[in-house]
Amino acid sequence: MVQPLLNYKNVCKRFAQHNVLHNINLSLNAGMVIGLLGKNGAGKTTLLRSALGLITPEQGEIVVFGESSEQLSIESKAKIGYVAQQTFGYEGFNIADALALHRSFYADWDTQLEAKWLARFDLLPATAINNLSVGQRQTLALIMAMAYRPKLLILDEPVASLDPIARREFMADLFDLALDSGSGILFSSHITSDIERVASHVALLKDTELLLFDELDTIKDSVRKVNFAEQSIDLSKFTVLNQQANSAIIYGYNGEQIAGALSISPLSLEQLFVELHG
Ligand SMILES: Nc1ncnc2c1ncn2[C@@H]1O[C@H](COP(=O)(O)OP(=O)(O)OP(=O)(O)O)[C@@H](O)[C@H]1O
Repeated sequence: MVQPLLNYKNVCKRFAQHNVLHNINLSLNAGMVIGLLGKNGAGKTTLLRSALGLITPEQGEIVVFGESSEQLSIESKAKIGYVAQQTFGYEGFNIADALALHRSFYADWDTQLEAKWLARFDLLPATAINNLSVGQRQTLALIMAMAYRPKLLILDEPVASLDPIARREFMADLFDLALDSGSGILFSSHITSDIERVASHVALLKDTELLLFDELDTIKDSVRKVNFAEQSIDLSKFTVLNQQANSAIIYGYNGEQIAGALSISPLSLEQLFVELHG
């Protein structure tokens, strides 16, 4: 059996009396790109930081490259790329000096990739970090996390401050990187169109639980909104993600007729998110 790069097993986390994550099970294998969705405060950052050993779960375990996230070896840490929601550091440096320092920690740093991305995103090596815009800082942080081709890339809303063109380019690169070098990526985003464009899998956090975790195509094929007139409709053969008086969001649909349904409609990821939080 293939060993996952990252494996959450029955993970529970709370802050004071406030449950944030409950019984989370999630596996990331090489070649997978998981887009993590959830409302503000749903626990996405908590989930991502837990994988790095920065947050300790109350229950369950997180295994990264076969090791506990709380006791990661230096070798394993060197194979992880992480971009936090708020970057950055390196104040007082210019881009070239910041990259030189960062590069010195990684034996596998790809200088060609670095040069290509600096040029593509118009980042000049002599520019002071203090003078970079928020989006430019985010771009540099992504270059720093990706140029050593980490096997596991963990990104917390990595492209939220980038313009649509930069976002598209980075997202395409993320995808290529994962496929080419057998890496796996777990990234959070509120931009559902980005997730639809690049993710192989979607994980959706709601009310402390992982409500949905599956291949993006499977979710598109088997999630439906069913409208009906009477409450007695039988949806027991499906997983009901959300039920209202005259409609339900079901998972596990396979093209069959549903007695009593007035309509059965597919949903985009954004529509699904809105329906589940309506
Ligand atoms: N160190 C902490 N101490 C106490 N509560 C915390 C701590 N970190 C996070 N929380 C709480 O845990 C919950 C989840 O926070 P988290 O940052 O993981 O959410 P998120 O899904 O990343 O949100 P957003 O989309 O706004 O970035 C929130 O209610 C937050 O207030």
